[in-house]
Amino acid sequence: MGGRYLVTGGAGYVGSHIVKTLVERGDDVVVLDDLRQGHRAAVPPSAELVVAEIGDRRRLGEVFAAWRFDAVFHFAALSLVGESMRDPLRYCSENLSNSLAVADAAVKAGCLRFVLSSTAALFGFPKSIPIDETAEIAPVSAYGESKLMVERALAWADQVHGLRSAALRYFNAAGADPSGAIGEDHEPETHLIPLAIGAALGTRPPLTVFGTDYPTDDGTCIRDYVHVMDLADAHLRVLDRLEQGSCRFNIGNGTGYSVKQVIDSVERIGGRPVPHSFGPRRAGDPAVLVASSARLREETGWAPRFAALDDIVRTAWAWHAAHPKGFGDRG
Ligand SMILES: NC(=O)c1ccc[n+]([C@@H]2O[C@H](COP(=O)([O-])OP(=O)(O)OC[C@H]3O[C@@H](n4cnc5c(N)ncnc54)[C@H](O)[C@@H]3O)[C@@H](O)[C@H]2O)c1
Ligand SMILES: O=c1ccn([C@@H]2O[C@H](COP(=O)(O)OP(=O)(O)O[C@H]3O[C@H](CO)[C@H](O)[C@H](O)[C@H]3O)[C@@H](O)[C@H]2O)c(=O)[nH]1
Repeated sequence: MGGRYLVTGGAGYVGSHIVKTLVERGDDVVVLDDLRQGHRAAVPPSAELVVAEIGDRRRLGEVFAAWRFDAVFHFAALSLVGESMRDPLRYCSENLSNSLAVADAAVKAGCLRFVLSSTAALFGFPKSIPIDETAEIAPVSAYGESKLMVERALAWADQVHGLRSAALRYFNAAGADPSGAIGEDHEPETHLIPLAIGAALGTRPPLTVFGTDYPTDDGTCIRDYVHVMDLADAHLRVLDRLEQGSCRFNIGNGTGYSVKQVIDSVERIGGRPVPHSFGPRRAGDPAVLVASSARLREETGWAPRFAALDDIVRTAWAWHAAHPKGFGDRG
């Protein structure tokens, strides 16, 4: 028999890929999303979509009372680094209080397994690469700080209430469901791969490369791009791992690619140029972020199916080329 799961933010980019994976293996899924960024069409018809704000404790209580969940996957959050530096108090307060509202409702309903979307932004400007779970936690954005506060609060919920949680620090989520059914559709879009593809397709303006004077081989920033379906697989494996207690994992491919290498990949896969220019650095961008996911591999047997950048970009290109207006639900 399948499980029954609550997915907050399940109409959004990463969440919708986990929802699809869950329903395809026969689980019952309830998505809680207010659609501020998410899309109704990203939620499969066999999942139940509750359109509500996750900070609404009364509504949360009703949802937990109506279904007995085996676990919660918590994706819904404010997640733009730049915006968090213009409005840090909102990021800290909303991300913390909303997450605690979900965790509190879970504890009250006796649902004691909780998977949190955390972030590489916890590590700020890392002292060494690759970044494993023992690396110093030192966020340099209010967004990163807000996720750290949630991780810390969840540790107390474990100690006092027995709420077992997994904090999954994703590096750069990228790519799309290979079936072509769902993909990334943010507005505003801030992520490199969809912006580069949009520039090549002519659906977005030319790309600006943020900084060419980083201490890297070609002067542009290096990131660790991890496919959303590999993230989905990690979430399922971590559910089983929670039987042994709370845990935290860094999730990436372990290989870094520069902004210029991403542009090259998009040009190779798309077969057309990515119009771009070179601009100044973006504030708060570390030169290099690459994960060590050795712990995740050892403890859960996880291994990425889409380890090569071209394979990740190919699925993203297919989605954007087939859906130039994304889900097509914006006014
Ligand atoms: N995309 C990445 O590269 C990345 C990297 C690290 C961590 N993360 C984390 O993963 C999670 C998902 O990221 P994403 O890129 O899929 O974001 P997204 O914006 O596509 O998805 C978030 C979803 O949550 C919903 N939502 C937000 N606030 C809500 C609220 N208060 N009430 C109800 N629904 C709400 C949005 O409508 C959206 O559908 C976030 O927590 C983010 O911080 C993402
Ligand atoms: O128009 C653009 C957009 C991005 N970049 C560069 O491309 C790289 C990747 O940028 P993204 O915005 O795609 O991703 P980030 O690495 O900034 O952000 C990711 O990692 C963060 C943690 O560091 C957060 O978790 C965030 O949610 C997640 O998307 C960076 O070097 C950035 O400077 C450009 O050159 N031009």
